[in-house]
Amino acid sequence: MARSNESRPGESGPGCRLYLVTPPALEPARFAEDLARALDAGDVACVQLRLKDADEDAVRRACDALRPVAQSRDVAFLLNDRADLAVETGCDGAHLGQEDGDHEAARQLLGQGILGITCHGSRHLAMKAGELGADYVAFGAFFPTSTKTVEHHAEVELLQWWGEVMEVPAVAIGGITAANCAPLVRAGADFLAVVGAVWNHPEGPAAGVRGMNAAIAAAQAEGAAQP
Ligand SMILES: Cc1ncc(COP(=O)(O)OP(=O)(O)O)c(N)n1
Ligand SMILES: Cc1nc(C(=O)O)sc1CCOP(=O)(O)O
Ligand SMILES: [Mg+2]
Repeated sequence: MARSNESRPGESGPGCRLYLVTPPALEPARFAEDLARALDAGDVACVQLRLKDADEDAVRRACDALRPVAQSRDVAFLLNDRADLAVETGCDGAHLGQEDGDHEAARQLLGQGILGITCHGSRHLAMKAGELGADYVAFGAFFPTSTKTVEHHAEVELLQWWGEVMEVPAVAIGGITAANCAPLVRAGADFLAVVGAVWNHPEGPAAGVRGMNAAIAAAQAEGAAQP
């Protein structure tokens, strides 16, 4: 179950937490049940609705079906690509890429809402995002992914550097699984964003959440035990 006294993206908090991005296509009523099971299986800080091929009406319907599932569990619900629609539909915020419009205008539009910005593997983009008031910066892709064709890659050292110089939380994304996430956690990622590791888990999304939570906890325990 999501724990309400812990961090959401944009807040600093204890250790690293899981951030779920939805599958690229979904049927809202059916997926609402999968989402509820996933969120009830363990600790999740945030859900991002990411439907790249859906029209605006379909995105609105998906928001209406899924937002309450997350928010009723005190899990932040963000919309991908559209700050305006995020505000209109009652989302907690938006995640924007480098091609997703004017970030400063989005910051104004969202007010106190959460703004996350993709920064690929770039220190420069991340500094710019931090300066304009992003609540988190997202780095990736760290590993090969079959969810999306990626043009940019990020190195683990970037997370370490970011954590040493900046307060703004860092989200790591791209091909992250329970088996490969330990170095990202130890390097200081505040959140791990995943699609396949949860929604394509062979034993179902609940097992995916449990597996990611266990891997994060093990990496943190290992890090704490280092002299
Ligand atoms: C948490 C998180 N990080 C990165 C992305 C990628 O955003 P973007 O570069 O805009 O690409 P699309 O998601 O729009 O294909 C993300 N969505 N979430
Ligand atoms: C949506 C997205 N953005 C990325 C980036 O690198 O910016 S990688 C990615 C897909 C993440 O899915 P999975 O966990 O299945 O690899
Ligand atoms: Mg985008």
